[in-house]
Amino acid sequence: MTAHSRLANPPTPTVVVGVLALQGGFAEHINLVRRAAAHLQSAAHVQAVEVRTPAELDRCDALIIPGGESTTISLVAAQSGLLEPLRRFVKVLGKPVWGTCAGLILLSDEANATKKGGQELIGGLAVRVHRNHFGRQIESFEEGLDLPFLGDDGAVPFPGVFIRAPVVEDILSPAAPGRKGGVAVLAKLPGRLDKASPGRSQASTRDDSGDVIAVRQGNVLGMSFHPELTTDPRIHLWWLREVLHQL
Ligand SMILES: NC(=O)CC[C@H](N)C(=O)O
Repeated sequence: MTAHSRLANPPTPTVVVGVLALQGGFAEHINLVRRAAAHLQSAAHVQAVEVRTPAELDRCDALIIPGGESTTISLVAAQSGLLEPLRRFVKVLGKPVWGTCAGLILLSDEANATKKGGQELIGGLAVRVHRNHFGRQIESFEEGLDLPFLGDDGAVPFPGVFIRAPVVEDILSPAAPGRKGGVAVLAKLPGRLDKASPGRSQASTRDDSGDVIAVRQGNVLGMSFHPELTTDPRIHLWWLREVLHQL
């Protein structure tokens, strides 16, 4: 018997959810994690913390990488000595990680470079993303999304905010029956005509059912849009429940 199990009221376990706070929408994610945690019917206490150093990352049970500018986040992560610890967190320790927009780009194994050289990625999702797929900042849009993974909570469309958003243009290792560890498509954005800019690659995962905008591979989740720029906590709540299951 452990010391804890002899106690009448064992201490509430604390789950530390880090948000990479180098650039972009980290404060917004922290707010939504806190709001979503208040809806959790779980004995666990969720603590949302900003992560800027390897020591802060070490404390985390799970991590969110926010939207922003993936090149900047990658550069600052490299300067902060965080790139290798982040890769270890995702790929060796296998802790739950969720990237939104720029975060999805950083968690992808490949990104088509818009400029020569591109940026250093963290990786973990066996996909290639196409950056800025829908065009420039002024071509940002909001669209109601059907997100089947939300189950009953998804009956009302989710406000999908797309700002210079990437799409998953190729799945390098698809999930298949009887095959472990592949990439599952969680959501698509239907009905958008390809706004091809000259020279960009064609999205090979795109078919009549739309562009791939949410994927998952084991502990790693990536989304093209910005749930953190809404007041809707449904995806954060769903993810926190998934995190608690995985721990
Ligand atoms: N809103 C965003 O996160 C945009 C991401 C941006 N396209 C990038 O390459 O980083």
